[in-house]
Amino acid sequence: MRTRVKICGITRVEDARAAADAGADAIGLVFDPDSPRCVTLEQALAIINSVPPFVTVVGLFVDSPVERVRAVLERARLGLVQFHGAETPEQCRLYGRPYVKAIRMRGGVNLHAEERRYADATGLVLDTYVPGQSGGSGRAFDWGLVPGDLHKPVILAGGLHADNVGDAIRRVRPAAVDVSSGVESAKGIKDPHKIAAFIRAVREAA
Ligand SMILES: O=C(O)c1ccccc1N[C@@H]1O[C@H](COP(=O)(O)O)[C@@H](O)[C@H]1O
Repeated sequence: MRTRVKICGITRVEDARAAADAGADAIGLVFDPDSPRCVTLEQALAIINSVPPFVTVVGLFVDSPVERVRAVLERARLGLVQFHGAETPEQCRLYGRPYVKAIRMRGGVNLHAEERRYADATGLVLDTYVPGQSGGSGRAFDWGLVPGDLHKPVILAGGLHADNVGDAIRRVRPAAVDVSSGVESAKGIKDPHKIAAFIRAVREAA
């Protein structure tokens, strides 16, 4: 099956367009106030309105208060919610929306247990554990930590870029890849050439 691509941490309409034009399946909007890529609701609405049909807009939250998540979901047309903190399965399903759950990868993580725990998640986002950082670190983890017999779709993240994503896909065989830092010229500012090169590398990986 074709590996899907999500370009995360979009803060500008032109970057959303560049991602869609290059063939991204999804773009991500970060609603975590601690992230340099955090968008306001107004920014989010402008970006969402610029995205063509059939490109999924994913809203990313990190241990956000319920009222904040609800306020965003009420106004913003999001196709999927990404919980990137320590949210429990009960917290993830509070909103009745399809969601993916991030798992911070390091030695000892039991992904079989995690996929049982988040049984109703659409997929697991595997991102690098970096102390003091929730995500978007630009750092890769040891892909050998991902067992080949998971039942849930894996969305591989963490330090991916055009030069390593092909190898990552061949090693892990994820359903999708998720990138933020690796397609940027500065935090929150995407580089259209890097986006295009990344998506090309994904398509060429076999
Ligand atoms: O992008 C962010 O700023 C961010 C902030 C808080 C949690 C997650 C965040 N991004 C996600 O992190 C991974 C890896 O990103 P990177 O390619 O290593 O920069 C990815 O899932 C982003 O969606």
